[in-house]
Amino acid sequence: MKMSRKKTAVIAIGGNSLIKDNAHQKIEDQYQAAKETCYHIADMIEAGWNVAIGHGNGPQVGLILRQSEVAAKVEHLPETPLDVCGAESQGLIGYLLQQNLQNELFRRKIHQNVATVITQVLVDKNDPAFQHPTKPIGGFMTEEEAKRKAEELGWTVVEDAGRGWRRVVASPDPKEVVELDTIKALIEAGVIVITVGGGGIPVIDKGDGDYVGIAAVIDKDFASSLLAQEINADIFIISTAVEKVALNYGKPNEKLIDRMTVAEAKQYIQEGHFAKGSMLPKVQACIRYLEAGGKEALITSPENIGRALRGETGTWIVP
Ligand SMILES: Nc1ncnc2c1ncn2[C@@H]1O[C@H](COP(=O)(O)OP(=O)(O)O)[C@@H](O)[C@H]1O
Ligand SMILES: NC(=O)OP(=O)(O)O
Repeated sequence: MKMSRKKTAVIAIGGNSLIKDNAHQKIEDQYQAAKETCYHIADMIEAGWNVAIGHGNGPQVGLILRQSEVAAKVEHLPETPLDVCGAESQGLIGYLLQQNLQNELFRRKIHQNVATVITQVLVDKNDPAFQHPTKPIGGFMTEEEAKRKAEELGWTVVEDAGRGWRRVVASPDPKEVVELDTIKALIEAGVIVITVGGGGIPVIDKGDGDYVGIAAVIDKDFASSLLAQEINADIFIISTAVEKVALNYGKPNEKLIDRMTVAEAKQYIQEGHFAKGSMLPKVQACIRYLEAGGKEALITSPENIGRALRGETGTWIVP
């Protein structure tokens, strides 16, 4: 399908950049974080980019699920299944991003429409990921609290990249963006689309052609990469908390990476430089995009996107 002549970027925003820590889970904090991110995305739009926005939902979907579980326990209210929690998180985060981006564009006198698409993403019901939960959701816990929750509530918990312990759920690989044609049509019409939120709501094909939701949380970097591949995006950007990806991250011999090829990235993965569940899927998502014909991928923090696009910073990954 022919897309509009402006260059198109798919940008994936980290769930952890929208709820920074346990102390910032309130809606006003989430609103403020969304506002800051939208300011930087508006810079890109002002610079002439067509933008499709994917976002994470780990902290948010875990919070929504826990609210439902506690409400069920205390008030005997019906529990919300995880796929529906994912849909709720798309609505919540989509609303915060959509409103803030509209406000920012209005302030800059840019007349462009913004729309959030509730997006389903097809996964394989036999994906082995269903047997091995890996996607961290919700807030951070101490090791003691996490182990208690595992014992009392049957949670699977892991230590999350040196930041504390978290509950984990299954994270199957995204196979197909169900609403792809709608998303393409909106981009073609010049609409800024917020989509594949939380990696998309995971659905499986029941076998009779019907889709049905399944309890999981898809990795938003992989889902956003799939979207970037499907719409032939000119660039795939992952916006996260760090300005650059590092070798020997957090160690005295840490070295920031300005640019790496796919071959180099694969070598660094083998050498164990990128933490599982945080930086590793981001680098892998960039590799998938580039191996499918993408031109360039960028990993940087929201406030550095503008500078990075001018070639001044960020980690660039190229074929
Ligand atoms: N090699 C690395 N280079 C840079 N950051 C790394 C590396 N390995 C792990 N990280 C961590 O990964 C984090 C990004 O992952 P995460 O917080 O899960 O992303 P998201 O923004 O999608 O929520 C960084 O903020 C950093 O703490
Ligand atoms: N769904 C997802 O990948 O969320 P995070 O970015 O919060 O991990």
